[in-house]
Amino acid sequence: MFTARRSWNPGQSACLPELWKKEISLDASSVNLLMSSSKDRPFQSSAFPSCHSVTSDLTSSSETGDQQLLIQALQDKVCRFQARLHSEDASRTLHLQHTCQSQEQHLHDALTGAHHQQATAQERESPCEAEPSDFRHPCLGSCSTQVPQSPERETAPLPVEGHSTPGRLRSQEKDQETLISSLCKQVEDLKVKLLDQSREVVRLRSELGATDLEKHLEILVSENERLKQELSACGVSLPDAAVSLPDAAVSLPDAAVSLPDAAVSLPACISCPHLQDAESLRAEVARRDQEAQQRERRLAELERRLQERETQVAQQQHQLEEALRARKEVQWTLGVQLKECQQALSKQAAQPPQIRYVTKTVEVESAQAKAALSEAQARNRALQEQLLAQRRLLYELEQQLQESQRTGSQLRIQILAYEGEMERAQSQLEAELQTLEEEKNRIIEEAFIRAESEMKAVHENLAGVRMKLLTLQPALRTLTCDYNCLKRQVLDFPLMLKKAIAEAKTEISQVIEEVNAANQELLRRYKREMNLRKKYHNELVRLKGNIRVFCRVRPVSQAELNEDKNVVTFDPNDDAVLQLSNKGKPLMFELDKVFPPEATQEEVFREVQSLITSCIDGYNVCIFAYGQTGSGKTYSMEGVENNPGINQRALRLLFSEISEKAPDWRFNITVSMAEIYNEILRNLLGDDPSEKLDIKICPDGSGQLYVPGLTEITVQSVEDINKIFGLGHVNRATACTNLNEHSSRSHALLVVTVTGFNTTTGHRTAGKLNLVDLAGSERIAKSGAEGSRLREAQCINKSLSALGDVIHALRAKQPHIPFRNSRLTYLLQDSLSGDSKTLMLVQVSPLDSNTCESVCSLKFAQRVRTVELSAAAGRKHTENSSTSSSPTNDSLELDSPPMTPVSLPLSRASSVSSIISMTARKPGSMRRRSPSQQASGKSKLIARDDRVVDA
Ligand SMILES: Nc1ncnc2c1ncn2[C@@H]1O[C@H](COP(=O)(O)OP(=O)(O)OP(=O)(O)O)[C@@H](O)[C@H]1O
Repeated sequence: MFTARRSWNPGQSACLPELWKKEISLDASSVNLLMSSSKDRPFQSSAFPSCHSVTSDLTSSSETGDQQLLIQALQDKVCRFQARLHSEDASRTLHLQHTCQSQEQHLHDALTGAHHQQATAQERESPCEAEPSDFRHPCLGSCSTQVPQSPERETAPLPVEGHSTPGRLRSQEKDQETLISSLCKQVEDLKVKLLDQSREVVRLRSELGATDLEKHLEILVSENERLKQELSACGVSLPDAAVSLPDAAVSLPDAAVSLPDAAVSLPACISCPHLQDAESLRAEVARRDQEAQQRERRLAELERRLQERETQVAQQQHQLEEALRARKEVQWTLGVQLKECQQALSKQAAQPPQIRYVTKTVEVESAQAKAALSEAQARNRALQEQLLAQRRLLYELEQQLQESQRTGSQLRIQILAYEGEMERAQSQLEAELQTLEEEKNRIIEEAFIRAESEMKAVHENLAGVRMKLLTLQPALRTLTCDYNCLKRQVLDFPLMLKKAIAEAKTEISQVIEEVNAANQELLRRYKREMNLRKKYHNELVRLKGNIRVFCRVRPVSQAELNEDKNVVTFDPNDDAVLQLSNKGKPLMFELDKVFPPEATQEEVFREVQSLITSCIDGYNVCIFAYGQTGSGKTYSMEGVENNPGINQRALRLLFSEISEKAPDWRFNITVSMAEIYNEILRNLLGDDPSEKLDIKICPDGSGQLYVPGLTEITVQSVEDINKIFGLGHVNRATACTNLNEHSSRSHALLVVTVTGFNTTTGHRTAGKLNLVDLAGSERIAKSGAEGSRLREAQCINKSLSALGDVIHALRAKQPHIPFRNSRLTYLLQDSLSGDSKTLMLVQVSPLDSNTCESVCSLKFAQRVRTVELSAAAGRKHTENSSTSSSPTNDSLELDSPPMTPVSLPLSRASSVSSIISMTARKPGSMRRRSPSQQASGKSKLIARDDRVVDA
């Protein structure tokens, strides 16, 4: 510090400013050293040897005491300034980055150098300190006041030293400015480095490949769009290919160049492995997209961290700039103060004579000096406190600097790690890009090869098509000619068609007329044939006899076989002859047909069925079963359940014939059942079987007969017939007390009306089939009947004889036919007259006990057989007006069937809507009633007009 150490006499020594100039050469380093040493020692300790030496010197002279005090104050001031400068330098240094550390070290070296200089100065001052001195600092009390008396040594070097101290300060200031400028330079370098880092980060970002990958994707997408446009321009309608191509095109940007040509053959590629390639490429692109997204996320994370680091660096840079600015201000202030101090020191040095005076003043005003000293000490303590605070601040700033350095090192490590990671990612990306590029090239090559092959195939196809076109051109010309010809024909076609239609219409109308004429002729012939058939059939029937008489001999039962003998024999060569032994006298009867006992129901009906056919043709037919009681009338007419008789078989035959004629004919069959008992006519199908019915003439003046209240029911099937038969039997049983007796004494009539309409000819027919189970013909004398039985027998005989009379009158062609003699003949008037057919089935018992009745019955039959009904009498045709207008009608009319006076049940038949509900009586009370009839009689029948419905 002190450049020279010496003892000097105040009286002979140089003035204080000169001394100050020579002896005191303080810089920041020396002050710092002083301040650091003063921490452990008080002001008067050995840590201030210079002060001690000065005060020692001052004690030797009273004049130099003031100067020493002044120097001490100035030194304190300088020390304070130096310490402040040092502390502020340290605080600024703490804000520097790790890059400033070397400069700090440099600064520290500089300070150390200064300290070294101060130490050298102290060594130069040490002889003065080592010499015994009487001077003592006032604060020390016992310090020596003796000042060495060697003015030569004291004054000689002082001017030199006094001039060197400001220069040293200036050099230090220059060093500091240089240091500051170097620091600024380093800061600038740091800025540049920071910019380089930013650029490096940007470059690394770009090297990470995210943007390149995006660009690559954009390129691929644009290529895809271009491919699609080219495909659409090719005009190939490829819905399926359009679905798969967009994805495939992503990885085929270069292949798209050759695809437009290959697109011609794309239809063949729709179902080829391209689809699989496209699928795999699509999956690959999706995988790449995912990887790119992951890398983008990583890149975003790195960017975020980088931004954080940049923010921290910017903050530290800002703090550094502020510290530099404050340092400059402090340096400027310090420089100003130093200048002031130098000026003051120079002024002091320039006034040497005042030293003695000051010494004196110090001696005189020792009390004031003491006060000033105490004040200086107080100020010294305050400064020490400030120094402590500054040191603490310095320590904190050093901690912050270390923390910042650690953070900076961590940041550098992280940046290095990030850089390494980015390099790895970049290398991975590059490798993947390389792989992708290779794969792309491979796919492009494959696609190119495929496209080439397909192009080749297309060219071949095209060549084939051209060849075909060349060969087809003549055919095309021919076809064009044909087309033109056809076009002309088509143009002419409407006229031709119209003409052809007109001609066809004319021809058709002619043909229709011809066909109509032919039809008319055919119809005429058909009618004629039909009439001829009817005529011949009728002629056949007539040849057989309009009144035919059959005889059927019932078999002998086992019981009768033992009791009585058989008196009836047959001619094996003639089935129309029956021989009867009457009291040993043989009688022979010749009839139309004789059925022996063994004749079946079917055989009997086979002989009858021609009459049934006549009924369908429009003739009236009467079939009578005549004979004594128990001779088998009911058996032949009704039959038994398993072996039906003529009634049911006739109706079945009617249905069969009708069904055969169904295409041309519509038939309607109605059935009525009546009973004549004691000349009383009853309706067996009505609501009230006991009601008596009358036979009346139609009020229309036609002379027809009808029976008001007689129920007429339409039947359509055999089941209907069975139901009606059951109903009739039930009603018949209801009307009497003893059915067996009653049935033997009454006539049972089944009237079947058959009306037909020929839909082709319009011909109408109406025939009536009367199936009559007559009452038993018995001799009154034999039976010995009386009372009611006598009356019954009389009625029966009367009606039977009336029947014989009617037939006889008809045979004799008498003008008066006694139809009204009995209810039976009156009722059957229409069916017996005219061209009607009558069959009398005479039932005969073969027993000897019945011989008399058998002979009577056979005589009656033989008489009836001789009757010939007039063919012309009362004959009327039933043809309608249209058929009668036929050209051949006149000739045919003679052969037409007779008019059928359908007159029987009208009033009741048309009004039958009531429900017929009858309950069967005890089956045991019904004699000769078949089980089926009894069973059917239990059912309820509902007759509504012309329908039979099972309720
Ligand atoms: N051809 C035949 N074959 C078998 N049995 C017969 C034949 N003819 C009649 N019979 C039987 O004779 C008996 C009397 O017959 P059926 O009742 O038909 O006589 P009928 O003349 O109707 O008597 P009635 O006048 O009292 O009604 C019946 O038991 C019947 O079964």
